[in-house]
Amino acid sequence: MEDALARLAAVIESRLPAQGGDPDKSYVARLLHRGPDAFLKKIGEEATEVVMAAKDADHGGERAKIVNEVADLWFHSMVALAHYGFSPSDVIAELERREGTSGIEEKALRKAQAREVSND
Ligand SMILES: N=c1c2ncn([C@@H]3O[C@H](COP(=O)(O)OP(=O)(O)OP(=O)(O)O)[C@@H](O)[C@H]3O)c2ncn1[C@@H]1O[C@H](COP(=O)(O)O)[C@@H](O)[C@H]1O
Repeated sequence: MEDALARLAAVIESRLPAQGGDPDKSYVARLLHRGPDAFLKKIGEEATEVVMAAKDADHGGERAKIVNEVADLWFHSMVALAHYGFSPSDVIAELERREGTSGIEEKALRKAQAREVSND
């Protein structure tokens, strides 16, 4: 699974303007050439499409569309990561850092820390 992400990240990185990505020949190079507004807008659209596909599936629609839309969302998020100098391994490292910490515990800790700061 991670191999496919690493291969795609390498292709995306090769499309960066600094690597000579050609906007006439490559969709990724075109997005990167247009700049953050172009790929951040796509992330917003694809996230909405994930929600719509899931809601459709809840009402008898095709479940496989959820996977398609999440793939589009991941892909466009990887274009943004490359632009900002990150790769999927940075995201995986962050998920590993969080491994085993319940979201409920983490939120309680954050609230306690915020209380300590406001009491200082
Ligand atoms: N995984 C993808 C991938 N997923 C989605 N897309 C493109 O992302 C676009 C998604 O846009 P939409 O679904 O909203 O369709 P659209 O209406 O055509 O979109 P826009 O006109 O708004 O851009 C489509 O053009 C898809 O073809 C992708 N384009 C490229 N890749 C990977 O990136 C690699 C490099 O691609 P190039 O840089 O184009 O060579 C490819 O070999 C693939 O592995």
